[in-house]
Amino acid sequence: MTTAAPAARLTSRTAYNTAVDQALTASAAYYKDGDTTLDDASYDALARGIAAYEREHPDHKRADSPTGKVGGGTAPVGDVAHTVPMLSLDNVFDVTGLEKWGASLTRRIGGPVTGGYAVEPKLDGAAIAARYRDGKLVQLVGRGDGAHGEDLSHAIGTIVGLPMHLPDGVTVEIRGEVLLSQAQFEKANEIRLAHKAKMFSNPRNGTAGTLRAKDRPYVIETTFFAYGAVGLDGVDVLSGDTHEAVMAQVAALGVQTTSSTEVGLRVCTTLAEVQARVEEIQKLRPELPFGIDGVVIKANDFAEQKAAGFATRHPHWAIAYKLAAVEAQTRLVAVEWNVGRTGIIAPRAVLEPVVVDGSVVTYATLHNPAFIRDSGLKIGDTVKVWKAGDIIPRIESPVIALRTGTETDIALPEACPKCSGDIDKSGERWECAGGVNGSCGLLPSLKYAVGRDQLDIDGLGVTYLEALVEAGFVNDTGDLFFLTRDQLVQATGSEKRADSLLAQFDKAKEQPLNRVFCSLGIVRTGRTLSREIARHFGTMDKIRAATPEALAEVNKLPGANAPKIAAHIAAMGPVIDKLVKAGVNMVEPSADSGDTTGSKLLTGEVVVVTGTMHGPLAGRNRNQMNELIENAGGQASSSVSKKTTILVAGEGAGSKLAKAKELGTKVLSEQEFADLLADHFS
Ligand SMILES: NC(=O)c1ccc[n+]([C@@H]2O[C@H](COP(=O)([O-])OP(=O)(O)OC[C@H]3O[C@@H](n4cnc5c(N)ncnc54)[C@H](O)[C@@H]3O)[C@@H](O)[C@H]2O)c1
Ligand SMILES: [Zn+2]
Repeated sequence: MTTAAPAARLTSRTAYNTAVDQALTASAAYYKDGDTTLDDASYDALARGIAAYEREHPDHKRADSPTGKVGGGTAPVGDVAHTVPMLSLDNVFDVTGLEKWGASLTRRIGGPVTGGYAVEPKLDGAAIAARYRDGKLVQLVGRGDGAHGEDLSHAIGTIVGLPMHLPDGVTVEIRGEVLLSQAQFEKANEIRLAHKAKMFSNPRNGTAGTLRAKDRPYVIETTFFAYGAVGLDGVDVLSGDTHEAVMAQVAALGVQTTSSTEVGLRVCTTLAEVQARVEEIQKLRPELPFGIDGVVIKANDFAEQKAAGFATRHPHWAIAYKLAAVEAQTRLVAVEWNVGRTGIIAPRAVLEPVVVDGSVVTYATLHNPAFIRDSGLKIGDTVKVWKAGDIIPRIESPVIALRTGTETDIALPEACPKCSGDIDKSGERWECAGGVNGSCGLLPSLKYAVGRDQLDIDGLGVTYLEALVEAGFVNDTGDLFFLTRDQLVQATGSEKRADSLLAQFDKAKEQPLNRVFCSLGIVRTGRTLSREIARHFGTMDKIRAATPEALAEVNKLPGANAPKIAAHIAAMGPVIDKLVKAGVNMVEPSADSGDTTGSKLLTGEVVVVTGTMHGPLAGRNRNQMNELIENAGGQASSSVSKKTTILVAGEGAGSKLAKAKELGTKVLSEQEFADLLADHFS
């Protein structure tokens, strides 16, 4: 199945002492926040070397040696006493190890195992004890040193699978693993990215940090699976003579167990069956929505468990059958920068090939420039790589201790690697800012341009756009208006569709300036700001002539963004020229310019629209309604406040209508509003 890395060979007392120091440092970091310098295989090899040395030289054994201790004696220990010790598990790595364990078990219980072996996944997270008193979840306790653990009760309410209440007011302690599922891990990193917090390098590390964190400004959800239960306060509600029976009761109480998954508890009669089940679980592993690092095998019968007994660090009646590590160490050879379809410029690590989780890994994601900066990664570094299932391989952290001094800094790109245009570096993810050639992210920009709130070209979906781009017919939005019928037939495969699109393009030429401008996808502008800009300047010529200072005067436009916007408008010159040549409208009908009489119907009104539009306004989405309001001189807003002067209530109006009534705001039905604005739409 997997082979254990050979034990580190320690040939002197000095080597032994160094090894113990290394193991203690790594282990302390591992349990604190997962940020250790060793991968698990290296740690285990070191630990085995230490144990071997101590067997040969018992008198050299240090009191702080990690051998024989839960969590190597380094896990954070709190002051909550465990009712029954929470122990580690001894490991085997192959069928030979399994059989050896089976033989020792038989010896200890004085005969063959008759109650069978319970086989469960070894969940890769952190162990906790969840205490329920009178049916209420009152305390969470970490494993600690096995005898005492940290109080982790602050995490109550953030763990899926661990209900706040149990039926019938039972008092019981449920034990199990807290972990981040693959989806929770991705979500957690999105949240961390948004909060400028360091990304978790893998789900297990994320779990340790998350459980212990107390005052984060955000909540990260985790998952719990129970794998045991014990009595509490002298009460023992669990009846049954086997692990299987108790787990069935735990599940019946509403606590999540692995029985809800494909790899849930299975009782096997023979070790051969156990081995077959281990292989089955190994096969299922890549598709599981959470990480496992092995399979746990337990004597199912409690009487047999009792007869087998405990060592200081682990029970004799259970064993962890380790699966191949999903983490490995290798070297960072180079960093490539790729421009994705959406214009995002993402760094990718080129690695010395290494086998992780059964496949060769040569590339890993480096997420974004901030990750590179925060991790302090250099070319030539030894790095830990993590991969599980279908997840893109990730670089965890550089192993600083293995630096030789020849490592070099990673150069960040100055210009877009694809079009040499500017890079928008304002976000965590860098983006191609378009540049004069603007070919990066062409498809998404076309898709945006033809969207309902921009040029509104119905029926021109991504598939056809892709075909048009692929055929070389379209290189920017302007080209759309010069497409011939033949080209459209070729790209869409239908004469009817081609004709309908030609009609759509003609219609789009009549769109007001605000939509035409919006279709350019200028950085830092969206629908609302496009309307403001169009209204402020009135014509495309005036927009193009506007200095950053002039742009900064536009309502709602943050002054700091003005230079970027001006630069991007200038860069889009060739596209705008094409649109002009095609006869696309470049004037805003409702522009402010020159019109200072303020004679428009909604001048001075702050209007909120809620519910769905029917009657004459049917089918208009919120953006289109806002457009209408602004064209009539009003100000569109999304929430009802004291400033609101009119609420337009469509079908299904709810809380906003209630609030408006409460504030005494004027409420108009859709029909009334339509009548009022009769001149403003056709
Ligand atoms: N990389 C490092 O620096 C470093 C340092 C220390 C330890 N480690 C790793 O940690 C491991 C040993 O640590 P450990 O004692 O925390 O864990 P362990 O491997 O001894 O396993 C015991 C734990 O397994 C968990 N578990 C998951 N599923 C279970 C199930 N179905 N039934 C019972 N228990 C289940 C429980 O949390 C339990 O506490 C080693 O594999 C080692 O590689 C790594
Ligand atoms: Zn580019």
